[in-house]
Amino acid sequence: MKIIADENMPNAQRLFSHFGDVELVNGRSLTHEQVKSADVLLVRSVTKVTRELIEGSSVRFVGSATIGVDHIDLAYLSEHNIAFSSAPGCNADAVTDYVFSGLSHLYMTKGLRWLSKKIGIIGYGNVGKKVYERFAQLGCQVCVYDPLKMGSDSTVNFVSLNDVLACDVISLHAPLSRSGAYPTENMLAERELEALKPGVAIISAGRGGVINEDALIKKYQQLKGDMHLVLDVWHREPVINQQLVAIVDIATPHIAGYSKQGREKGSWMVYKALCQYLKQDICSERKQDAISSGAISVIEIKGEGCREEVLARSVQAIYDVARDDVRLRYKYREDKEKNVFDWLRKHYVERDELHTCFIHSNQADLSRLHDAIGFKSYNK
Ligand SMILES: NC(=O)c1ccc[n+]([C@@H]2O[C@H](COP(=O)([O-])OP(=O)(O)OC[C@H]3O[C@@H](n4cnc5c(N)ncnc54)[C@H](O)[C@@H]3O)[C@@H](O)[C@H]2O)c1
Ligand SMILES: O=C(O)[C@H](O)[C@H](O)COP(=O)(O)O
Repeated sequence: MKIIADENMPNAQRLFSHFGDVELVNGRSLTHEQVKSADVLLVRSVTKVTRELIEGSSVRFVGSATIGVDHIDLAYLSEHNIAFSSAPGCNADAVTDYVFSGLSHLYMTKGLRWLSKKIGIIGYGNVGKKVYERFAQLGCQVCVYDPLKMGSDSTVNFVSLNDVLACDVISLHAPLSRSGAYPTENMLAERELEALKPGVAIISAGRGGVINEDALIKKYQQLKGDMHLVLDVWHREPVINQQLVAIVDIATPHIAGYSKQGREKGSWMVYKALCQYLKQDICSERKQDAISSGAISVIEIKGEGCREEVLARSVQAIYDVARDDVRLRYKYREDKEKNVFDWLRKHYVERDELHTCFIHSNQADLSRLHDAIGFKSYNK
């Protein structure tokens, strides 16, 4: 069996080589020629799995080690009886950590007291739900817009899009879609952004095409820069709008989901799906090696300062989103000719998820706060 796998898929050789020959490839530039003799194709979000790529090939199974599936022509795969599996929720913790690291940065640099703000979320799927729950457990006033889930759970504060757009902090977690009753492409354009108020913080870690970048720049200018922006995803990746980069607080190269554990979980979920497709037993011993523990196991915390500061210190000890922003700005300045965006993603400096670390404190309220934001904690 021939397996083509994206070179950025962690553990690909280790997990898949007993099925057959694994060839690692650059997913962004993958061609039909490379794919045509493969039986199994394992991709990430940068490979457009279209008719052009796989028609006439021997591919019978496509796996994507990602949450998003907007790069896959699902209708084509199903019409041609090609099995497909993605990795729903694999990096939901990573993206949620990214959101709180972004807010921690806004507190540490600009004093944003986000815990007392009104929080609005767009999309209540695997990511949006986690983000919502962490805010709710932190005691924040939080609401969510998801027209497809509206009313599905009476304990959740579902609201209209306008209500979310009137919030102080807005976190975007909708998929990119071009059809259906509620397509998201360009869903936040000039008219919708009108509703934003001065001082709003926007965190965009879903897909780039959901927010109209020109309209966002215009709104920023209208508000005379009184806006906080944390952007991980961009309209024309891997090319990014440098005018936008120049005005945002945090610019990162689509790495919100790039925790070590999140990327490993993606590979593991696709491995399990392929075992199922091939009717082979899942080798659960492999899982122990497949998902790493964190590099820092315990943080001892005294808890001086306001709650945002206490949280920022511990969140940033595990993941400070500013490091990815600094790296991006530095690389774009130094290497203008190269594909900096993909280089940064390929050479990503590993980070762990918050839950891999215990918080040790002698104050019960600090433990609760840290549990709520995603750590594990225990009292002395
Ligand atoms: N930046 C990253 O690294 C990164 C990592 C993971 C996921 N993502 C993106 O985030 C998206 C969300 O992830 P997820 O795991 O929560 O996906 P999911 O499929 O579990 O949930 C998506 C949710 O969005 C809702 N939705 C659909 N159309 C909507 C609309 N018009 N308005 C509001 N909500 C709408 C759906 O009903 C669903 O509840 C993914 O599709 C992916 O594109 C980005
Ligand atoms: O949809 C996802 O899971 C994320 O966007 C994913 O982390 C993107 O990473 P990529 O597949 O491009 O390496």
